Amino acid sequence: MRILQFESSETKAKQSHHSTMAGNRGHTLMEVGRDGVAIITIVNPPVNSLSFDVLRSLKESFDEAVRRDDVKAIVVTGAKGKFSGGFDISAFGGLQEAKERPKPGWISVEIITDTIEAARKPSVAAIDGLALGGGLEVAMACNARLSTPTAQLGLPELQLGIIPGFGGTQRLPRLVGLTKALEIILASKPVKGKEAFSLGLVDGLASPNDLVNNACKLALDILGHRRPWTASLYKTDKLEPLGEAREILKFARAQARKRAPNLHHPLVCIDVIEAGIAAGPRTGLWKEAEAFEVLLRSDACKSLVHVFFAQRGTSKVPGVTDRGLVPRQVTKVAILGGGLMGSGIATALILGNYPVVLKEVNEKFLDAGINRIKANLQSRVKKGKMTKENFEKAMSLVKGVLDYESFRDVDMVIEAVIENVSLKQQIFADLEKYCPPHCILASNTSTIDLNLIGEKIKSQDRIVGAHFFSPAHVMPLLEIVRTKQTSPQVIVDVLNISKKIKKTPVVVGNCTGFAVNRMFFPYTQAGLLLVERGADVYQIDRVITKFGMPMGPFRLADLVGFGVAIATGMQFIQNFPDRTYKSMLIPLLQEDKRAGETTRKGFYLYDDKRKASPDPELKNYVEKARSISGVSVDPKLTKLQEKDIIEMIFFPVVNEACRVLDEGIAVKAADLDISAIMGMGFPPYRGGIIFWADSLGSKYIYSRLEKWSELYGEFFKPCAYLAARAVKGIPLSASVEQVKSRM
Ligand SMILES: C[C@H](O)CC(=O)SCCNC(=O)CCNC(=O)[C@H](O)C(C)(C)COP(=O)(O)OP(=O)(O)OC[C@H]1O[C@@H](n2cnc3c(N)ncnc32)[C@H](O)[C@@H]1OP(=O)(O)O
Repeated sequence: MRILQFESSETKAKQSHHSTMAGNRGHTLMEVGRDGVAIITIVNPPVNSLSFDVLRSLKESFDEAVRRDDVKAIVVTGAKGKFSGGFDISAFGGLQEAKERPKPGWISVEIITDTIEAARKPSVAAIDGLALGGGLEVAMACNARLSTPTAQLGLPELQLGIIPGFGGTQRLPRLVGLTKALEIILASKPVKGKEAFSLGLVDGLASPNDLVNNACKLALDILGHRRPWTASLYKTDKLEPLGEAREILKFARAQARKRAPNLHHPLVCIDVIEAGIAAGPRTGLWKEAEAFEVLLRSDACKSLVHVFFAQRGTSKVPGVTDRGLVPRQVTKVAILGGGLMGSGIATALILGNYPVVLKEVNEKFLDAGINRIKANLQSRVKKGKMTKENFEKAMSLVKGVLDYESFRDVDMVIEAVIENVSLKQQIFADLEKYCPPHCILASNTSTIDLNLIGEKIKSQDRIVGAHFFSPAHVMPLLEIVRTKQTSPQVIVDVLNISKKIKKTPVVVGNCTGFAVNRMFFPYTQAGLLLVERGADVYQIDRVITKFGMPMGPFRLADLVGFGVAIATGMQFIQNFPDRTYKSMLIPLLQEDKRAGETTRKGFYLYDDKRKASPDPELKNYVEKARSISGVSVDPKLTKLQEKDIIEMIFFPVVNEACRVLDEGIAVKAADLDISAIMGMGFPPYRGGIIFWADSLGSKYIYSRLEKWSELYGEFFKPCAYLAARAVKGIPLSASVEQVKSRM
């Protein structure tokens, strides 16, 4: 084993610190040991991303290492246990606006290929923590790689609307074969070090402590011809023969088209890989560089980069997370209600390693609740996401109870009973009595005002909404609802729990429907209004699905069930009577025992496999609803273009999102983008509801809504927030301060 021995004076003399400019966008450090191995460390916290400064510095370090007579071989690693999280995503904006545009191929050809891979001294990447995107691409250009067994290695660029741009499309297939490379790139799914070793992506494994020493040894072994000196770009042994490769690529194209018909960049990626296989890796590299430049400027990339940062921004809440509060430890959580929601929430918590007490009113309901949790976990075992052993461990974390005795030492309670105000009020009064005074009192209500739920108790600062989406152990969003009295400490605590159970949190204010359901409501309402005036149910659903939603408003209503649709509808009619469109279509269907998917009949008919098909009978119900509403068919609405359908369904959603912002229910527009993507299934490559709206312009949206409100009533009336921004021609995402400063 190689021991790094640096005498302090020598270390100083031989340490190079390559850093460009005064800005702190990272650098590399180079140390040369007595054995003649130069260790180049990427330093750019928190994830050692490859900024232009880091890349320049990396090239300088390599050039210096090659130049210096005392350097025999090179090891590249990352500071603080992380190799590199890839190209600096925050630099994308500058590139898109051409503020900083390096000459084509500067990074992938000049630095990665002609400096690192072509160096006259062998190099080894020592990978701990993560090597993602550009990080892995740097590592693949080294002559060998060592990693820790748990390090994550991957090329997740497609998730950002781009393709790997530092040679990844060429080197990965040559290291692991085409099929596996496509799987890793197209699914943006990293592999762990252990798997990377079995695939040939890395040449050996080492513990974090031995990693760099072993890498140095390997570099010297390569120099001494005891191990092969390989340039990944020119390897051919793992590549399938051309004919076979073309078949694999053809299949991959078909899969990509099926999986994401609106996305172009996965197909570009496959083309670039093919170019390299057919015409040689150097041609492939240039093709990759060209395609990368174009995709970087695409709407999909701009939207997905926005989503990347917006998602990380939701847990930064002004006035709450900037106070230096430390989350308190939550060691036990109680859940009231073992129904679909309660058992899903319990599953999510157990998966986050929280011991859970599940309370029901009788043995029968309790058993059903526990069985639901069991089934949720068992389905993970079936899918290979959980071992049998971990299943047993997870089940041992749940305890079923029928009374409040076990609530005396819980740190948080989540109430998940039916949406009944007086029942919830009674429960909160009991909770105040039985739970310790520090215990967080949360409700999973999706629509009821929290002030009403907690009306009868004193502990107002402990009340918070924890609104999960069904199925709670699967859906990624958690709406954290605060009232005017909820303490910042409680919000910080719940934010921390959401992180532990791997949910993206959005902190919202208290109102009927909060953020997500308020935005969702006009989605179905707009559909009903259009259908009563002559538009076709199935065409609307088709167009909206093509736009990128998982399902259109009518298929969704069937899934949710008309019982729930009518109950939430009533809440909205009561709270927002002016703009609620009152259609009798759903109640009429419900009256005829067509309550959606569970009854096998709703807007659609369902077969044994739950496959939906249109129902010719539906038109009779539509006619009846139309006559009750007293509206007549508008010939214009019977032949709507796709664009019109999209706008008439989504502009009311945008309008409601604007109200939510105006009322301060959401603190920033980007939070609503994430809410729409994760709560409603809005396509991420459109950047979220407000981001998408801003791509069309506030003026345009305002003028369309204004016109429809004249023709079809108050439902479409643009709100004051939208009007103010349209008049000034500024984006909907502009904060109130930004609007004022433009006055
Ligand atoms: C040319 C090339 O082929 C193109 C590329 O390389 S594109 C980049 C490819 N890399 C990626 O897509 C990886 C993106 N990052 C991630 O997936 C995750 O951040 C991670 C797995 C690295 C770390 O996850 P986690 O520990 O949960 O921390 P997370 O909160 O996500 O990130 C920590 C911070 O690093 C930032 N960050 C992460 N990766 C970054 C990157 N590549 N560039 C710039 N900032 C990055 C985050 O924005 C966040 O900043 P904040 O603290 O100010 O909010």
